[in-house]
Amino acid sequence: MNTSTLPRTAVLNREQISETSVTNKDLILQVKDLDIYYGEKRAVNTISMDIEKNSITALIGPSGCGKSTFLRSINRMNDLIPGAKAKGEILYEGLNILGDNIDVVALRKEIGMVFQKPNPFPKSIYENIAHALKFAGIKKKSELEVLVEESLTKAALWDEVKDRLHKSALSLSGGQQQRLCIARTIAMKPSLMLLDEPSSALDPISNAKVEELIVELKKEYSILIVTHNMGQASRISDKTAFFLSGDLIEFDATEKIFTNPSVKKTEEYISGRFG
Ligand SMILES: Nc1ncnc2c1ncn2[C@@H]1O[C@H](COP(=O)(O)OP(=O)(O)OP(=O)(O)O)[C@@H](O)[C@H]1O
Repeated sequence: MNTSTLPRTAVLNREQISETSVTNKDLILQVKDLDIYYGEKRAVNTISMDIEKNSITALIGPSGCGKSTFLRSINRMNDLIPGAKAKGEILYEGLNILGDNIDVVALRKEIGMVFQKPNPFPKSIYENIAHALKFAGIKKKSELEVLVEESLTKAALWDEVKDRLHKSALSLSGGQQQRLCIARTIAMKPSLMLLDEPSSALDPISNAKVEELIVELKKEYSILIVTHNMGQASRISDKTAFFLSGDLIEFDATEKIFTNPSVKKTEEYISGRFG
């Protein structure tokens, strides 16, 4: 379907979920034998992992190991890269989102993404959130106002911006801009949030606020976060996945990974011996 003809309130068609594909209702994602290629080069090598609902999963590993490539495959952002292709299955609540008939606009509403560098639109704080809601078909001013406030509150930003909603989003600090981007994602009512180094460009105080927010968001959403910050992974995540050269080397409870990893390479990486 051409995106311009999509109904504004696009939702994923769950009729494509086969009875056998949902094996565990506690899982938001089941990744099965996933390979990701850029042209002939394989960047992610046959990985499988299950992601639980209402959990935070940290993806760690040295630069170029495939963390972001994997993260971007989950809401089909790699479709935008010429030559990128994925093989295997990513079951999102049982639906294989790598299938041909997936409405990627609807998918990206349910699986939202926040990037390393805050990227608010050059519009007002209010419009940054209202714009996406209007695009999703919500037109009534009173309804928009409620949803904007709700999203900003959930992103722990409302108190800081409620008196300047119509000022430019670009007048906010980096940390506030990042929380605005998180609020914009929340407004779409996602089930899963993909965070690609969301606080690496922030000062320590803003970083702490974003970390606090991520832990709070876990009550409502499942979160996958790429981070180079071992302290951050150990502070906020429930599970940690260690990637190396496109392979998933170890995936386990964060406490286990950071105190008693099963694989020597994991131990060497988290203790800073390479990467
Ligand atoms: N658009 C692209 N085209 C071709 N190759 C790419 C592209 N993006 C990433 N790659 C390659 O895929 C591999 C994995 O890259 P990726 O960005 O996923 O790693 P990463 O672990 O997220 O790294 P970093 O921590 O530096 O962000 C690397 O070898 C990289 O050069």
